[in-house]
Amino acid sequence: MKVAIQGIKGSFHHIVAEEYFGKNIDLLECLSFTEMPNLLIDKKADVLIMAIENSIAGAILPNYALIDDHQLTICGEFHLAIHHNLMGLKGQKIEDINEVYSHPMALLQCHKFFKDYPNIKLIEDKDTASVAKRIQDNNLKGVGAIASNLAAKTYNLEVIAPEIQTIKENATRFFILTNDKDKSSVSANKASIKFITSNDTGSLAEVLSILAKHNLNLSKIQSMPVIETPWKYAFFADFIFNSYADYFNALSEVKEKVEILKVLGEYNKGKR
Ligand SMILES: O=C(O)C(=O)C[C@]1(C(=O)O)C=C[C@@H](O)C=C1
Repeated sequence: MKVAIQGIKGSFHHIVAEEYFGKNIDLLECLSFTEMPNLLIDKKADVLIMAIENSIAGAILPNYALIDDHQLTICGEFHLAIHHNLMGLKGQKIEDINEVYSHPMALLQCHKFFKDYPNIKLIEDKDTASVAKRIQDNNLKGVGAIASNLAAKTYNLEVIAPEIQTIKENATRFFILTNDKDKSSVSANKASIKFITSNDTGSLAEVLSILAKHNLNLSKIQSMPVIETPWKYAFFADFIFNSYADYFNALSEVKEKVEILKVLGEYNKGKR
């Protein structure tokens, strides 16, 4: 199984890859989300793991567009508790650190901690673990990384401050993606769709009431601009259902009410 992740070994995507697929996988490390879809298209990867939202920092909006534009299929989801640590070379103290590099989503999740250290410069980087690796490879004194315990262990760094995320219960939701249209799970109890309504009064409310009428439990709705038409929006909705028939009937009714309907995936809801 060739599994592509954003980041390198020790990143949070790596942790998800091993928890979801086990340790016996062929890991493909990517340093940006944008390069990931082509790995599926060129058949270099069987699946992608892609973060989609975090409980503190919110949705990673460009990833919705990547999934939609490349016709990827969501075949699973995973919720990971995210524990961020400030780390550096062995022996370094917080007073020694002048610069901290990390993934932009990780920096957003730890802003509060750094309010007490105004002299530390926060700088965006490709991913959490690659900073940890760079500090070790180049023996960088005065530089810190925000990353997982696994990254500290993998790159032999010392944790200077543990659990520095703004809220203790911090979690990120990841999608498992393929480009296989038939990858929907027969036992699916969750689905993700995209739809565009007309701009008439009540058109969104009408769609939502169809979902409710068929016992679908909406877990997330996200609006995204339709970039070809300024001020027009598409909606990306996730919902949970107990009966596939309910889901099927709801979708048939929604189809009659919207301009565009696309199923992004049917899968098993991840444990929280
Ligand atoms: O840099 C990493 O370690 C990642 O796996 C990326 C990422 C993200 O994209 O949100 C994953 C989980 C955390 O929310 C912080 C960063």
